[in-house]
Amino acid sequence: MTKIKICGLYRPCDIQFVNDARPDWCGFIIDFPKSHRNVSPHEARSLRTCLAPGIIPVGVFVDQPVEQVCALLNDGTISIAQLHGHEDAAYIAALRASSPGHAVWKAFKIRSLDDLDAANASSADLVLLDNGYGTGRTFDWSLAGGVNRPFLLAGGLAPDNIPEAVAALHPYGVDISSGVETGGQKDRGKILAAVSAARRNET
Ligand SMILES: O=C(O)c1ccccc1N[C@@H]1O[C@H](COP(=O)(O)O)[C@@H](O)[C@H]1O
Repeated sequence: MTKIKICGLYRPCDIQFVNDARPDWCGFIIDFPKSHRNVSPHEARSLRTCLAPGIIPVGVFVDQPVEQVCALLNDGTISIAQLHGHEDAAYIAALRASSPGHAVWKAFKIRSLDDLDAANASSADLVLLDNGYGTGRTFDWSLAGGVNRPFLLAGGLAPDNIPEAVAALHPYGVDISSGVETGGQKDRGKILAAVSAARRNET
């Protein structure tokens, strides 16, 4: 069964959209002002309280201090930390020590087989193979043939290419942001279509 994460929620209506579509996870881009999806920890906490039971909140971070990520894990704002920066094995170990019981995901920009080797060797609980930071573009999926562990596929996914991606790469889950937006804002119809497309491939 292919799991699905809808990422980059920042408006109260985005929460309503995922409550209607019921993905497995939803994501908040926390304290990364370069993103138009950026939310503060306070905003993430407030949005998270309206989330339907069963949708697991994920915090997406780029090189944030361990203490800040731990605080959000430990106060229940998020259940999982997804790391998109230069966080290394020591960072992940520190996060685990301060927030036991919470999964840590690490994203890798896949531009070469070396990037894939790094993903295979990561100490994270789950790795995410991506093209960048919410770029809306796919990477060269042929590079993912050498992945030797469960992974989330991200980067440029949308309702219409999820079936092809799942059939070709058999990811543990898919992670989508730009592909369920219209004009930079989450689109309820596209979110419903993406969740349905991922689950259509259930085996
Ligand atoms: O979405 C962002 O703005 C973002 C910012 C910083 C780190 C990660 C970000 N997004 C992640 O990008 C992938 C896929 O995005 P897309 O579907 O290609 O738009 C997803 O993991 C998001 O969490």
